Amino acid sequence: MDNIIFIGMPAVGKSSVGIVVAKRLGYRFVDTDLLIQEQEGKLLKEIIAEVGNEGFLKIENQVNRDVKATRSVISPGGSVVYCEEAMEHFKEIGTVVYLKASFGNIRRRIRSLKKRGVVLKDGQTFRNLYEERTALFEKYADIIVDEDGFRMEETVENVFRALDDYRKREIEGEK
Ligand SMILES: Nc1ncnc2c1ncn2[C@@H]1O[C@H](COP(=O)(O)OP(=O)(O)O)[C@@H](O)[C@H]1O
Ligand SMILES: O=C(O)C1=C[C@@H](OP(=O)(O)O)[C@@H](O)[C@H](O)C1
Ligand SMILES: [Mg+2]
Repeated sequence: MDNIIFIGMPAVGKSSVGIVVAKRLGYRFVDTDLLIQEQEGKLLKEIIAEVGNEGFLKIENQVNRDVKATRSVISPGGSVVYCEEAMEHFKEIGTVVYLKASFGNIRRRIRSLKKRGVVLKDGQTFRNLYEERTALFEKYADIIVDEDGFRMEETVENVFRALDDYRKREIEGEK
């Protein structure tokens, strides 16, 4: 199935880059955070406040694992990398693109971690969360696109270039 799935830290641009990529390809755009909010009838930060991180990750796993999509760009929340079934599903239905930015860049973009509803364990620093997730993003990524030093429009171009290269390598591999 021809889907593109963006993973990466919160505020890296999964949703904003994702929607532009979808529009250019004539694909559907699915922000699975919105599916979670629709299903639960609440905002993400309200869900996290009510059921805690573990409860939220269960819902996030279920919603993302159950996504049925073709010719779609899918942008889940940054914490989806903790959801094993969801990530296995994404690997099966499409190409996983890790949008990568430095710790400093992400930290600057996220002013309030609480308001943004980042899934941070008690006592965990944002630096530790960044490092813990980086290992998971790299594990699941088919493609890594480095965002540092690029404007959003340039990142979109870099995503298309990386996807083209990846497809070419896949075809070469099949020969
Ligand atoms: N170079 C860049 N690439 C992508 N987003 C950027 C860039 N510079 C600033 N931003 C901003 O960062 C934010 C990314 O938010 P969002 O798309 O919601 O990310 P995510 O879905 O990964 O949490 C947007 O407000 C976007 O305008
Ligand atoms: O990384 C996280 O812990 C989260 C990221 C959010 O999505 P974005 O990555 O789209 O900001 C959202 O799913 C939730 O608030 C938790
Ligand atoms: Mg998003």
